Order: sequence, then structure tokens, then C-alpha cells
Amino acid sequence: MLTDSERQAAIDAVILASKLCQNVRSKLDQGASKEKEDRSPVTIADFGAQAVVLNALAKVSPDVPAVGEEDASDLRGDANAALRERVVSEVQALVPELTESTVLEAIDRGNHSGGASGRFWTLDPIDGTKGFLRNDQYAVALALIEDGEVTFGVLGCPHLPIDWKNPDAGRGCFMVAEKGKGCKQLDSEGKSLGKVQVDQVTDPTKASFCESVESGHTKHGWAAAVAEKLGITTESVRMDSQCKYTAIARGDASIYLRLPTRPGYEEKIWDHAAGVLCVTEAGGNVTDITGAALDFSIGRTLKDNRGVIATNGPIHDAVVTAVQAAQE
Ligand SMILES: Nc1ncnc2c1ncn2[C@@H]1O[C@H](COP(=O)(O)O)[C@@H](OP(=O)(O)O)[C@H]1O
Ligand SMILES: [Mg+2]
Ligand SMILES: [Mg+2]
Ligand SMILES: [Mg+2]
Repeated sequence: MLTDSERQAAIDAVILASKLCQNVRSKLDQGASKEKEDRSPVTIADFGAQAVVLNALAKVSPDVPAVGEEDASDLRGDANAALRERVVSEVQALVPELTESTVLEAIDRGNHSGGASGRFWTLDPIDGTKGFLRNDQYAVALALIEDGEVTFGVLGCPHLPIDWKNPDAGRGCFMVAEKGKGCKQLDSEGKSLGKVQVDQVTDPTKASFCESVESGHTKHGWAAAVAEKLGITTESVRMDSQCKYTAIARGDASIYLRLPTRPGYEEKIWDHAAGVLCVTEAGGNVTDITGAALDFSIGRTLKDNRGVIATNGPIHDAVVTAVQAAQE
């Protein structure tokens, strides 16, 4: 069971980490990022956000481990000194009492292996790093998993319009979902803007869908074939990060398709946990491409699932059928 102090600390931490990310956005020169071993990018904001969130959680729940994307070993050693100094300086601008060693320690708290029993946090300090680097959408995603089930999620979308239809009216949306209690949207000060609901579309031809910008993360051609089978005529909305789950949860779009680009890729739990709970608590449905529930109980990845389909609910079965039928 989530305690009141854990809930508040988690929300505050995601808002603070989002500030760090927004601070770094204007300083994204070449020295602000590096390539990880898997050739994906990581920036000083990814490391800084993980330090800020896991440091805050360590204070409120010191015995609850965390599965975080980033690893402080990517910051250690002489070769990373310049990057490390920049991370520490961005963190200290918001949490002055942290030192280099406590920053690295906080990042290292994310090394848990996950699993089916007990409680742990899972954190994606920046989901959509490629979007962040392009000045597009990204998210800070934090969830609590208890005995293999996602029970609480905070999804910070610092650059997402508060009102999708009115992008000039301010940006920064924070979604908070709790199992059995719904999903609400907060502003960047943490003030509640009320509960959100998925849209009420029941006719798939009237549905809109969203997908990744990156062609390496989802198969765009397959999604286009699915849209054709469903009779969808509007263009897909391409957006980085778990902001796509926010879009489904608050009814900006009806379908989110994440269709595997290659066999063997295992989706990571931090890429989905918070977003999935936001959608289900807003009344929607999320499965993999076979219609099976996502299994968060088997470690750091969703290795028994393939791809993701999130919808408003009523059209879910039709979308799963179309995804299967359109498979090349
Ligand atoms: N081949 C692949 N298929 C699906 N997802 C992938 C992938 N390679 C990387 N990713 C994940 O895609 C995430 C971004 O998703 P999106 O395309 O929706 O913005 C990345 O998260 P990070 O940016 O946190 O590393 C990364 O974990
Ligand atoms: Mg990454
Ligand atoms: Mg991610
Ligand atoms: Mg990430």
C-alpha cells in the first residue's frame, strides 16, 4: 500500500526532475550527452533526473529498491569527468545538499532487478531521450510495482500542451494514477486539474492513432496497414515518449500502436509502467500485440510480451485483430 508521504514525495520528485530537464534543454550542446554501450543516447538530464528522483525516494522509503534505466558507471572514470561535473552541477542547482558521491549513489539505487514479489519503484528519468534532444516531447516516468502489479504511477510530460487543442495556452502536464482510484492531471505546480477519461469513440473509422517518431522503435508501415484495415483516414500523430499514453488517457487520441521492428527486442518496464496505469485508470485498455496483458513481474523487461497496443477500450479487440491481420 502506498503511503501518503510516498505519494507526495513521488509527485514532488517528478516535478523537480522535470524542472532539471527543462533547465538542461537550453544547454544541449555536444558535451551534454554521450552514447551508451547499446548506442542509444543519454544526456546530463537523464542522469540528473534519475539522481533527483531516487534521492527523494530514498528519504521517504529507504527500503524500497528501484529499477531505473540509467547506471552511474556511465559517469565514473576520468573519461566521463566533464559529463559528471555537469550532472552534479545541474542537480545541485535544485538540491544543493547533494555532493558528487551522493549523486552517483542515488543513480546507483536504480540497479534492482525487479521481479514478482515485494515492492519496488521503476523510473525512466527521461523517456524519449531522442525526442528531448530534438526539442520534441519527452517524459519523466515513475511507477510503483507491488507483487508484480503496477499500483501507482506519475508521468511528467514537461513539454506537452496542458490542452492538446490549445498548445499556446501553456505546457507541462503531470499525470498521476493510482490503482482503483483513477487518473488525474496536475499542472507544473502540482495543482490538480481534475480526473481524466479516455475518449468515447466506438467506431474505429473515427479513431485517431499515435505512434513513435523513431522508425527504430515501431514499425510505421505496419501501423499504416492497420489504419487502413480499420478504415482510419486521418494521419497518425507521431510523438516521442510515454506522452502517447497521456494522449490516450485524456482522450487526445484513441489508439497507441507500438509494433515490433525486430524479433528479440524486449520492451523495458520503465518505458511502460506509469503510462499503462494512466490509461487503464482513465478507462482504457493496454495489451501486447497478441492481446495479452503486459507482465511487469518478470524482471527489468517485458520479455514475455511483444509490442504494445493501448486504446480507449471499446475498440481494443478490433485493433488487436487488425494488427494481427496486417502483420507482414
Ligand atoms: N528497437 C526498439 N523497439 C522499441 N523500443 C525501443 C527500441 N529501442 C529503444 N527503444 C525504447 O524506446 C524508448 C523511446 O520510445 P518512443 O519511441 O516512444 O519515444 C526508449 O526509451 P529512452 O528514450 O528512455 O531510452 C527506448 O527504451
Ligand atoms: Mg534510454
Ligand atoms: Mg524510455
Ligand atoms: Mg530513458
